[in-house]
Amino acid sequence: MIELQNVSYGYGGGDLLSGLSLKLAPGSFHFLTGPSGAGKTTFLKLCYMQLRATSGQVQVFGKDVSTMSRDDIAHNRSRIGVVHQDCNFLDHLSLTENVALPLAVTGRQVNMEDMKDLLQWVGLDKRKTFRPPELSGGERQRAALARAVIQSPDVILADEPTGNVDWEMSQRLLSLLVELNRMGKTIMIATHDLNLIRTAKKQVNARVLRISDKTLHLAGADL
Ligand SMILES: Nc1ncnc2c1ncn2[C@@H]1O[C@H](COP(=O)(O)OP(=O)(O)OP(=O)(O)O)[C@@H](O)[C@H]1O
Repeated sequence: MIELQNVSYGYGGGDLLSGLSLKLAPGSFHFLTGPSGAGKTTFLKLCYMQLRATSGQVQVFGKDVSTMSRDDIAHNRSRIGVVHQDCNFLDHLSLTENVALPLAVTGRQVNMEDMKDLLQWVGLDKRKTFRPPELSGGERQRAALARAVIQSPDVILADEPTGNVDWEMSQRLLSLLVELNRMGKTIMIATHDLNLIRTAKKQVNARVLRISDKTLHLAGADL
């Protein structure tokens, strides 16, 4: 699905990430941990082609990102659903319109039955006309997950999806992600929450990756 070989990246002023290699197999479930500022968001951006590696090779769905055309990138990116750390909503649009944005920007119609099912799945059908500022933190995170899956992606990358919500809501979000994984989706979740990882490991065969010293390590089984 996504493969990195000896990848490095820096924003200028030296490498932030260096010598990263990883193969995300179809249907796998990974957590990504590491200290604040270690480069988790940056790593996810390399995976969803928002950033290009400074060196090394990134392959997405079997194709080398450095040789992809703009259209290829747009097409392959639509197969990756991203839950952004800060949700990235447009506050003047309703919840339904925000969730439908990935379709709207590519000129596609929303099937209202599908939208209804999706909002029910994340428990937000009664909030569909609300604007983002009128939603709670947990509601916003569930809306972000709904938006990430509206295009039926093969891979879901979630950046701190439980960052600002209580434990009960974290578990609810986790069970939605586990459900998606059981449907065959490949999942990667960046998180600082070790309790969330422990809980997930009881439900799913999850591997834990850690970024430290600029590179990726497989975390021990003691988590
Ligand atoms: N666009 C940018 N330009 C310059 N530096 C950046 C940019 N984005 C991130 N950085 C820097 O890169 C480093 C890694 O940032 P990143 O957001 O990837 O870390 P993180 O591990 O996700 O952190 P956190 O856990 O706090 O979200 C930080 O020092 C950050 O300041």
